[in-house]
Amino acid sequence: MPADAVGTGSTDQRMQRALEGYHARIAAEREGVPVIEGHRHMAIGPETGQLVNLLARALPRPRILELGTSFGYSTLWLADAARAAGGHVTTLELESAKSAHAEEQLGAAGLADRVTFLVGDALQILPGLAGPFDFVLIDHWKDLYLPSFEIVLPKLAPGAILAADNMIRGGGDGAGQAAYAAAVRATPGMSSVLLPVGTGVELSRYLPG
Ligand SMILES: C[S@@+](CC[C@H](N)C(=O)[O-])C[C@H]1O[C@@H](n2cnc3c(N)ncnc32)[C@H](O)[C@@H]1O
Repeated sequence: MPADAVGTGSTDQRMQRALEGYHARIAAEREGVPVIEGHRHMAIGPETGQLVNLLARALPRPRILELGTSFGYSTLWLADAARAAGGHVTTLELESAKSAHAEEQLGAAGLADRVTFLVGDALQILPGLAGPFDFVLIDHWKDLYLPSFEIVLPKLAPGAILAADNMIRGGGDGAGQAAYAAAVRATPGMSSVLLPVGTGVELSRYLPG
């Protein structure tokens, strides 16, 4: 889907410019021009970006958690929602060079104060995060979806929304995603549906009894 086929919901020009910059760099990357040698964006894309943006901005002062910052494309969509709704994003990335690039881009978009960038292994960092979280985007390595979910579940606020990416394609053999979907759907209080948006999003809402 072309990047201009979705609106952004944002009227902020720096957000628009940052988004255009990402789309240009991602297109160049496909032509063999990497931003950082050996690393790829693997970004959620404009449709899924729009989806998480509109969901997160509908929440009051959302405390947003992102697993898998990469170059910050999805972080930009989330941070724009955080600004609109008075919230904040905490984003986790294993690779420090990618996180640094993301921080630079979000700064240029005027969104630096909306994001806390954490570098390291999500499975090590997550137990130390207090939460609660109102919105979680899960988009790091697929075998980590389930163990991350198990750590995050007790930190979810009532009514929290989870969006997991690459649930239909784009993430290996699908075993990690299948294990995640099965666990989410078996969790009491969790409603969940697979959306054919982008590479597939498992969208879930947690309302414990
Ligand atoms: C699919 S990419 C994320 C794309 C990003 N959400 C976007 O849309 O722009 C997955 C990212 O997860 C990161 N990652 C992999 N294992 C991780 C871990 N254990 N903890 C934190 N991040 C991890 C990778 O380095 C990679 O940048």
